[in-house]
Amino acid sequence: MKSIREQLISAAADYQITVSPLQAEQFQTYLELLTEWNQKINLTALKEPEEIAEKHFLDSILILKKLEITRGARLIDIGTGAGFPGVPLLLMRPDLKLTLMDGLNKRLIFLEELLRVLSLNAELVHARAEEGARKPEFRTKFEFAAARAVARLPVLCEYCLPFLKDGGIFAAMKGPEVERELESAKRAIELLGCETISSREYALPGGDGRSLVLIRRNAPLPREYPRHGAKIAKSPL
Ligand SMILES: C[S@@+](CC[C@H](N)C(=O)[O-])C[C@H]1O[C@@H](n2cnc3c(N)ncnc32)[C@H](O)[C@@H]1O
Repeated sequence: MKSIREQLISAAADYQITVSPLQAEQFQTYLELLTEWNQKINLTALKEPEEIAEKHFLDSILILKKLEITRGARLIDIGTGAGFPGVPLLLMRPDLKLTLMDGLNKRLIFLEELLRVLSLNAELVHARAEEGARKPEFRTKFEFAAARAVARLPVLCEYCLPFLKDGGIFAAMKGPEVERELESAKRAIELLGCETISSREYALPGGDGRSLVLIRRNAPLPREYPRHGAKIAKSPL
């Protein structure tokens, strides 16, 4: 049987992504720490190392095939949980200026330890997205934003699009058949000063379907967004 390192290197190669032996070693360390901490705090429902390698690590780095992220760009991962997709992206692209944001502090305590063990640098922010995006240091300050498994698109857009600077791109990582969800987010995307630039479906090696929706800022962010959390949930744009 292949080790997790070999599995990741060869699965990524099938998508024309090169994972070096050193990076594979770092993913192995990530896996071990995640598994250890998952016994104390709820970080992931996935238990099998092979599943974690495919559905967390590989899934996260596949963004790199679909989106050209400029060197040294500032990227925010909103609702990062145990670090997905942000930390795998940083392992592959240490040049990125990464911000990891989550509303749950215990996940950030795990991430702090993870970054220390992996000798990586990232900014950790304990905040709900809709509150973080009201702060001047985060509002319209990022070239890239990404989120996976956080909310449905109309709500997710109000959480994430306010972080984008002019021309910035949000990568929404979604499950299969995203078209209807995207249709329901059309109004939100427009009101938030953005436009959809692409929506692509693909599959993980085990067959699970995924979609990546890319949304870009092409107009200023109106002052009234994002609204308060309760309002966003009660009446999505
Ligand atoms: C299902 S987990 C997904 C975590 C990770 N992105 C992944 O794909 O494995 C959802 C995460 O989003 C966070 N979250 C949900 N709503 C949020 C909000 N409005 N602002 C910040 N974090 C939020 C939760 O605390 C949780 O850690």
